[in-house]
Amino acid sequence: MIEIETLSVRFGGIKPIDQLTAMLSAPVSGLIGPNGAGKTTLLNVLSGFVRPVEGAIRLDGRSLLPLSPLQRVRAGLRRSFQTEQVVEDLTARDNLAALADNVAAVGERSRTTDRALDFVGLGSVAHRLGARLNLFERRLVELGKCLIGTPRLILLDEPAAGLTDEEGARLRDLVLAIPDAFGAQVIVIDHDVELIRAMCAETLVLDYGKRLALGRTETVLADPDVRRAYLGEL
Ligand SMILES: Nc1ncnc2c1ncn2[C@@H]1O[C@H](COP(=O)(O)OP(=O)(O)OP(=O)(O)O)[C@@H](O)[C@H]1O
Repeated sequence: MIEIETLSVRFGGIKPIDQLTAMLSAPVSGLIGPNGAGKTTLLNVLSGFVRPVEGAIRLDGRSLLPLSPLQRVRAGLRRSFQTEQVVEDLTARDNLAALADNVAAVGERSRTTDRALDFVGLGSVAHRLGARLNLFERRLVELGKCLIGTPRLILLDEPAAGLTDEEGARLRDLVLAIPDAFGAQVIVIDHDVELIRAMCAETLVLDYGKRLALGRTETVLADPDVRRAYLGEL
C-alpha cells in the first residue's frame, strides 16, 4: 500500500504537486490527468529523483523520503520510463541481469533474471542485442527489469506508448498478472483511458498537482469534474 500525505513539490514559481494526499492499495492502480498535471513528477518523487518541499510517503508503512533512489530500489521500488532505457549493446537477458547484479543476492541473480525473462515472454530472444529488439520487445525488457529481485511497488510510465492494439492487450494481460505472480503493487500512468479502465481497479486523477478524484476506476471516469478536466467534455 502506498500512502501520500500532504505532498508538495516546487519548481521555482510553480507547484507541480500541491498538498496531495492519497492512498493507493489496489493491485493495479491508474494515475491519470491532463498534460502537465504532475503525474511524472509524482513518479519522480516516489522513486527519489525529486525532493518534495513538504509531506510524507510510505510504502507498506515504511517511510520512503529518507531513502536514496538505490535504497528505494533495494526496498522493492521499480520504475519504467516514458522513453525506454534499453542498453543497445547488451543482450535482452543482460539488460535484466545488470539490474539483478545490484538488487539480488549472488546466488539468486540467474534465477530471478530467467524468471522475469520468461514471465514477459522474452525467452526466445534472450540473447539478442538490445539494438536488434523491436519496440514491443524493448518495452517488455523494461517491464522485465521491474520484476527482478523482490519488487513491492512497480511504477509504469506510459508502458504501452507506441504499441499496436494487439501488443497493448498482451502488455495489459502481463501487468494484470504481476500482483499475484510477484506480490507487487503496480501503478500505471497512461493517457489511454480504455487501457486504464481495463487494467486498474482504482484510479487517482491529478489536475494542476492536486487530487481531482480517487476511487474505483469506473466511478472516477464517470465523475463530471474528471470528464470536464481530463476528457475534454463540457
Ligand atoms: N525539472 C523541472 N523543472 C521545472 N518545471 C518542471 C520540471 N519537471 C516538470 N516541470 C513542470 O511541472 C509540471 C508538471 O509536469 P509533469 O511532467 O509532472 O506532468 P505530467 O502530468 O506528467 O504531464 P504529461 O502527461 O505531459 O507527461 C509542468 O508544468 C512541467 O512543465
